Amino acid sequence: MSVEQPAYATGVSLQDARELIVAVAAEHRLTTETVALETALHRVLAADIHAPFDVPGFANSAMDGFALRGADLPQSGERALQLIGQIFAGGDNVLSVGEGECVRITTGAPIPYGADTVVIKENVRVDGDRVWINAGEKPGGNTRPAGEDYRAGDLAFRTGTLLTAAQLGTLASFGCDRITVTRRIRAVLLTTGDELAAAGMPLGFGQIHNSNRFSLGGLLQTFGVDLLRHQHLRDDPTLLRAALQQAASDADIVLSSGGVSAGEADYLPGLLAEIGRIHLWKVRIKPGMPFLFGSIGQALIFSLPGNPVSGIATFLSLVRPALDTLLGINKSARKTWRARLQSAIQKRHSRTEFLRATLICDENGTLWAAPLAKQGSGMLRGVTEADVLLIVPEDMHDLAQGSVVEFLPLPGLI
Ligand SMILES: Nc1nc2c(c(=O)[nH]1)N[C@H]1C(S)=C(S)[C@@H](COP(=O)(O)OP(=O)(O)OC[C@H]3O[C@@H](n4cnc5c(N)ncnc54)[C@H](O)[C@@H]3O)O[C@H]1N2
Ligand code: MOO
Repeated sequence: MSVEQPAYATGVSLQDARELIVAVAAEHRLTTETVALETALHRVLAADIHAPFDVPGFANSAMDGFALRGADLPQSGERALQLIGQIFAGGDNVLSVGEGECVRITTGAPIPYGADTVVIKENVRVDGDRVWINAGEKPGGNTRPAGEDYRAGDLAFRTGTLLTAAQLGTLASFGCDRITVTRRIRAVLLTTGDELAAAGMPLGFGQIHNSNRFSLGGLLQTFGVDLLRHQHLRDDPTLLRAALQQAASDADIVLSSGGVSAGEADYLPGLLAEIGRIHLWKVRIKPGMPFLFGSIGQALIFSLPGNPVSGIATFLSLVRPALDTLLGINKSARKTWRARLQSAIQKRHSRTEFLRATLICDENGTLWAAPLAKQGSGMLRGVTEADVLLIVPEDMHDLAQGSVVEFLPLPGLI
């Protein structure tokens, strides 16, 4: 008699779970759209961007002062140059500087013909139309050549770049007012559980407030996901089935919390198997072990364990890589972070553990991680007070003080 194997991965390592999730998400890459630059912050470029022209487009002054020929700078003592005019940033007067002459100039104004050097106004003495320059100035100083930032044709950004404020500025400097990006991920958040009351509602016996609605909804919003709606559901398989089906037809991803473990009212795995497909259930991590991943039609379903810290840890470690993949974010955009343990830790189990910790950078530039006392998966306080989740690998049990450990930054750290 053969023992039937489940048709999905189970009891896998964090690494294998991530790889599986990313592989499935890669089949669901989102389409693109063209948007106004004003709305492009934190969007993901869907095409390479090359500089359309030299930036800056013309040689200009880096300082307020006087433009002159470097050859006219005195080798010793001081020398008077003839002031023949002025050019301000945005001015359209075309000036030419000859031998022994100079032009008053402001920061950003085009360097006049013939000039190649700017001497700052603090370093000169102006006497009517004579400008006295001291020895010691650098020929070519205080100027910004055309193309010093980007040369026409330079590859400025690759497809998959997550656009930050500085990058939007660069795109604007190229004259781009519309850009092609991956469309936003649409999500529905479902929280489940008879014991939950909305914040603001009175609590009955055995009830707690629904905090995951805000911590998971907040994470979705932090990472730019378009949260279509949140719905809270009682532990009723009929209601859950209908809500899952509706959410899957409305959204690209469905995030649910609770009902994935071994309890009598944990309906999510059975329902997902019935109306969709389970790809993965249970990962060798703590907290978050009962994490469930599957799909219904085109939608990806992430069912996170109900414990508040488990939800946050599985979101950051397993859902976020899927979001990156759906959006086509460059792998290089995600850095690996490490710190040294401020105190020794011991781990008795063989799962990867996410430990809540604060970060301190000492005067030598060493980053230290101090694990917090409150590590229970139901204790939001630990994650609220932490900067990072330390990732303690499966096979490490005794870590001495000073050991180097990888971490996931919690939103708000950077
Ligand atoms: N016999 C077993 N029991 C449990 C196991 C197991 O393997 N065998 N796994 C434990 C682990 S680990 C976790 S994590 C939890 C996950 O359980 P569920 O995902 O089924 O979640 P629930 O039972 O619905 O809730 C767990 C816990 O979290 C609270 N919760 C749920 N939703 C919310 C919310 N929206 N806001 C705030 N708090 C919420 C809920 O009240 C429970 O206290 O199962 C263990 N049990
Ligand atoms: O996997 Mo659970 O999240 O340890 O409490």
